[in-house]
Amino acid sequence: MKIGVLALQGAVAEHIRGLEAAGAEAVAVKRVEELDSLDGLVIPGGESTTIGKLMRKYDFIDPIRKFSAEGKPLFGTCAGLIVLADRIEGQDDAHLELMDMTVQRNAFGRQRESFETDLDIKGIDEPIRAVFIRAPLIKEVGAGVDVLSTYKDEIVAARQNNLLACSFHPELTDDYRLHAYFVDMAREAAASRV
Ligand SMILES: NC(=O)CC[C@H](N)C(=O)O
Repeated sequence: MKIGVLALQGAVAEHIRGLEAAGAEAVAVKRVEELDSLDGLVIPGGESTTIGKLMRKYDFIDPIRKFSAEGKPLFGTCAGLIVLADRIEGQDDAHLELMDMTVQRNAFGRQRESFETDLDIKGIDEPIRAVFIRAPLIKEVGAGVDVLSTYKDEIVAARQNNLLACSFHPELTDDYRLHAYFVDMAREAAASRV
């Protein structure tokens, strides 16, 4: 599987390492044309406003929507989760508007801007160490969205068909099971395309 990491801003190299550890070929994506050869795309953490602005500037919005409409998987982590969402609390405009959920940015407040915890994730056997950095929460999801993980009763990971999103940074630990989960999604999607 060849998986791209959207390389406009944010934690790109770490995701590439994670995807390679999970057995995929991983590439940094800077140009729209590069989407064509991919089986999946990661939108990394960083600053969602900046990533969204650069996606508009370099005309990524419609091509990524088309990529998703073809059933190819997208994985948004932290800021990338915000970029995938249909609705962002307190903002009139969202970015890709692909995933039926409302997100709250910087949801943990000053005291707990960054922290780590062990999370149970549906579809993954043992808990995963999750690193949260100025992380968003998923406040509400539509009927087609499967909640994969919660932290203190708030949603921190979810899936809607070919779309996967988490509030934390799976690329910042050396446990790459969530990347492997995503590579499996890409493999299944590729199998159903032929
Ligand atoms: N680590 C992150 O990706 C932080 C996300 C950032 N706080 C935002 O709102 O976009």
